Parts: sequence; C-alpha cells; structure tokens
Amino acid sequence: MTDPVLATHGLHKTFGALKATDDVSIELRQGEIHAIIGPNGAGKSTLIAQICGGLRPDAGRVELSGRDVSALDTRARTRAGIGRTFQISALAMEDTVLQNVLLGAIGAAGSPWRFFKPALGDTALREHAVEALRRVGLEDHQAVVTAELSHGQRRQLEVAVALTLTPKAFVMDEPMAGLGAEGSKTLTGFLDGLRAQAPILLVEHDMDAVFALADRISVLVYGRIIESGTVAEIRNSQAVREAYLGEGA
Ligand SMILES: Nc1ncnc2c1ncn2[C@@H]1O[C@H](COP(=O)(O)OP(=O)(O)OP(=O)(O)O)[C@@H](O)[C@H]1O
Repeated sequence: MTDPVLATHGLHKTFGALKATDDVSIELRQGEIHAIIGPNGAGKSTLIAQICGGLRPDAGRVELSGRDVSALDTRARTRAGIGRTFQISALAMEDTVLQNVLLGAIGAAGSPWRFFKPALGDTALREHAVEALRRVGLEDHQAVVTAELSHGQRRQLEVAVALTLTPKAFVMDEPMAGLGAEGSKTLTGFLDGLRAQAPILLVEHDMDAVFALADRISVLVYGRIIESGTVAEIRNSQAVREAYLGEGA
C-alpha cells in the first residue's frame, strides 16, 4: 500500500469539558476519496479546522506526504499542498470567473495585495489560471461574471482556485450544501473525476453523494471515529446504524 498523502495521528481537542476530537487518526491515500460522516455536532468541522490549520489540537499531529505540518498556519499549509476548497462567500460575485481564479490563487498563496494588480496582466499566471479552469470544465466560462454561475459551477470554480496551487490533497467541507438534486448529481460526477488529480478528504451530509463517491468512510460520533471502512462495510455496520444512519430515519 502507498504511504498516505494526508494523515492525522491521535488528534485531541477539548472545549471545556467537551471532547470535540477524541484521538482521531485518519489517512488519505493517493487516488481516493475518504469521506468523514457523522451527526450534527460530531466534530467534523473541528477536525477539518485542525487539519487545515485554523485550530490547534491539544495533542496529536497532522502529516502531509510524511512531513509534520502541525506547526504551520493555514496559509503555509495551503502552500504546502492542503487544498481546502473555499467557501462560496470567498468568491467575488461581481468579478469574472478568470479574475476569481487569479485573485483567489494570489490571495491563498499569501502574496501581498500590491502584487495583485500587475499579476492580472501576467501572461504565465493567466495561462496557469486558464489551465485550472480547463481542468474543472469552466474554460469556456472565463469571461462570465461569477454571479451568473450556478451553485455547482461556483463549487467547480472554488476547486479551480485550489488547483492553481497544485494541491497534494483536497479537503472539502460539505461541497453539496445548497445544491439541488440535479446540482448534487453533476458535482458528484465532477468530484469522481477530480480524485485522479489529488485525493479528497470529504466531509458531507449528502449520503447519496458519499455512497456514490467514497472509497472509504470514517464515521465520527462525539469526536471519536467509531468505524472506518468501505461503503458496504459502513452500510452493514450495526454500530453505525445505531449511532448515526438510523437517526431520524
Ligand atoms: N469554538 C468552540 N467552542 C466551544 N465548543 C465548540 C467550538 N467549536 C465547536 N464546538 C462544539 O464542538 C462540537 C463539535 O462541533 P463541530 O462543529 O465540529 O461538529 P460538526 O460535526 O461539524 O457539526 P455539523 O454537522 O452540525 O456542522 C459541538 O458540540 C460544538 O458545539
């Protein structure tokens, strides 16, 4: 088996008496989609924040391609290759698709603002941005104002921004949120192909998408991974059914 691209080792995080992350060790390998599921409040966002650098764990570490990145802040982790897809609100709706890729990439890389205007005319950077748009299927939309994109296309645009930094791994927090059935289906197809470019750690409530996409699923309940396995193993797990899938069904 190949070495993991992204891994956490024994992450712990408490908020007062609450164990939000309780000894979480997970791995993401080349070419795979590893989904993290769990009920509301299970600790998914807290875990993602520790992986991406927004929150410091009380104990444990995060490794990217075998390198301990635990001491790096969010920007440095992005530059190191953790490609978190940004929230829709991070896109400038009045700007074009191409401008968003250029500006998003520059912003994520942490370049000072004063470099940003000249960069819009930088041919190499433009080519790099157009290539990212091509890889997400938005090449023909580069001159379109972002507000005119569908929600699903905006997700693809966020991925294009992340792609300009050549991520080693994607971390996605509920990409299906706000999409209708048709949008979810289209984005599911898109993510299916994207895993070949970089593996994806996927936090998602949409179980149709999770079951369609995941090579592996880890189930988080009260901050602990209670089960980790293939779609079939998770579907058949009594513990998961009791703790999660049965909930509200
Ligand atoms: N900054 C904080 N201070 C105190 N408690 C927090 C903080 N952040 C999260 N929590 C608590 O930690 C637990 C895990 O929250 P988290 O948002 O990570 O769960 P989640 O699985 O992402 O939930 P959801 O699916 O609803 O987004 C919750 O009980 C939450 O109230």
